[in-house]
Amino acid sequence: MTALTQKAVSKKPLIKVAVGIIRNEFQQIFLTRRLEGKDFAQSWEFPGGKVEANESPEQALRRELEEEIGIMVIKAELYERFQFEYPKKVIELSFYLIEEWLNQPFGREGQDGFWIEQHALDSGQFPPANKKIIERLLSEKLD
Ligand SMILES: Nc1nc2c([nH]c(=O)n2[C@H]2C[C@H](O)[C@@H](COP(=O)(O)OP(=O)(O)OP(=O)(O)O)O2)c(=O)[nH]1
Ligand SMILES: [Mg+2]
Repeated sequence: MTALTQKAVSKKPLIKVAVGIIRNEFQQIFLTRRLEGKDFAQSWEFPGGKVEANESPEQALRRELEEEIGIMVIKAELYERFQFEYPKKVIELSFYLIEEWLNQPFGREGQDGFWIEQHALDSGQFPPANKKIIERLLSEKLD
């Protein structure tokens, strides 16, 4: 790689994002649909958002899930963390598995929210960064 390309790559901002894989006792996962006007509008997403300065990913997760879907997380377990390079930014995604929470999740910001069977997840509906995690969830042997 030339020095010039190297420089261009390293100049992309790194954005930390924390999201929740919220799973109920029926092995269904709660997803939301990204609103019009956002990047990846209309695509499915795990609820969550950007980690703010002076916040840990887990603190961001708790704040975002309260703001976006009205739940209070009781227990969150880090499921996977990786970086993914988009054309203009690199995101570091922390995925947390959440099986204990308070309140019924709903799209509190006007976005659609729905439960889907874990085995029916479709990576084509998510932003490209989610491919690996959807494959992992699909390959899990469920009880
Ligand atoms: N929430 C969420 N964001 C994702 C997923 N996959 C993925 O590539 N992203 C990207 C989209 C965004 O570029 C970035 C940040 O997510 P976000 O738009 O939810 O951030 P936020 O809630 O803080 O929203 P905002 O204040 O910027 O509007 O992460 C995912 O499964 N869930
Ligand atoms: Mg968000």
